[in-house]
Amino acid sequence: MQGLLVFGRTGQVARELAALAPEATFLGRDGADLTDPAACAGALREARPRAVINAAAYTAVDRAETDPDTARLVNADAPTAMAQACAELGIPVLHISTDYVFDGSGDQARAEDAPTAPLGVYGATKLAGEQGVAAAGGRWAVMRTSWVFSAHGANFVKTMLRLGADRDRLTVVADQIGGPTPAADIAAACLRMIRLMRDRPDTTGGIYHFAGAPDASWADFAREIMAQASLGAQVADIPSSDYPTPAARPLNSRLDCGRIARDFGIARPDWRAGLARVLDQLKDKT
Ligand SMILES: NC(=O)C1=CN([C@@H]2O[C@H](COP(=O)(O)OP(=O)(O)OC[C@H]3O[C@@H](n4cnc5c(N)ncnc54)[C@H](OP(=O)(O)O)[C@@H]3O)[C@@H](O)[C@H]2O)C=CC1
Ligand SMILES: Cc1cn([C@H]2C[C@H](O)[C@@H](COP(=O)(O)OP(=O)(O)O[C@H]3O[C@@H](C)C(=O)[C@@H](O)[C@H]3O)O2)c(=O)[nH]c1=O
Ligand SMILES: [Mg+2]
Repeated sequence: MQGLLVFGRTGQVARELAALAPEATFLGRDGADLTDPAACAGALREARPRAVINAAAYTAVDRAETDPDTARLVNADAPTAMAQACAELGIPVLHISTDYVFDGSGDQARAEDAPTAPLGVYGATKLAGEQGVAAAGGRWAVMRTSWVFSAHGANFVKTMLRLGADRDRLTVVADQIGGPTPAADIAAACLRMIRLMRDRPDTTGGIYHFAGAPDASWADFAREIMAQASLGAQVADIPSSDYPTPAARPLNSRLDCGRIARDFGIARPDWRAGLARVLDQLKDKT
């Protein structure tokens, strides 16, 4: 896509964006450090883009608890500065956010306007980023997604493949339910949205939920990984209380993805098919 500027280059979603839209400009840490929001806005103005996607974030959920200042700069202040620069230039911005803006109560899928109540620093700073982007006064969309995986970077699939190769038995939380989402499908959905926003100024914006289907527990996800990768490790269900972490995770991460289907014709992808493609890619790598 011509005139597209992406913040992020090495992340899971950024790499899939690069695969689908190699002609776009990608800014890594060297081109725009998100701990310096003014520098991000400056780099954006200099690039003279026609549209912007922010795919960079501080995603280390537990580390954020003891590094909240950095997490806030990267997840809240930098996206806010980007959106303000986009508003000045009159160009649309698409920002990516997370299911961790919710507290995970109940057992129903949440719509975009459901009350937010993050449980930790990562979620709180991502929520502040959404609010800054929305308040910047330009044309914007926020895609909230969940449980991202790909052949690149650090993610649950790669962790499980590593552990599954070493052990006969894995214990994985079974009371957190959400939608695992292939990064490639996020990238495709983002490109579809930002292209429409660029070409049709009357395109609706706002917050959109996008997650893979069907909803599953992390333990279910792990079992599917073991099955598809032909690893023999047994996956035993445990409650979250048996897997203590510095940051609490939401138990109910189900996202109602109806709005993105209605406005953009984007359906929830089946994550099991996405997993098969990721395992193929990982095989080719070795
Ligand atoms: N991963 C997940 O499970 C989920 C992610 N999301 C959201 O999706 C989006 C994309 O996530 P994903 O692709 O998984 O992220 P990754 O963790 O794979 O990548 C994060 C990217 O952000 C970059 N980054 C971090 N800090 C800085 C900084 N100070 N300056 C410049 N770049 C920086 C990283 O660069 P470097 O490699 O140099 O560190 C990396 O390219 C994010 O907004 C995230 O919050 C939402 C739900 C789930
Ligand atoms: C490695 C391991 C993890 N777990 C649990 C911990 C956690 O609840 C769950 C997933 O582990 P992770 O470390 O991938 O979780 P986490 O890094 O919190 O994943 C989150 O990242 C951020 C960026 C998001 O935005 C979220 O949507 C979500 O994907 O599995 C086990 O139960 N057993 C294990 O052996
Ligand atoms: Mg993680």
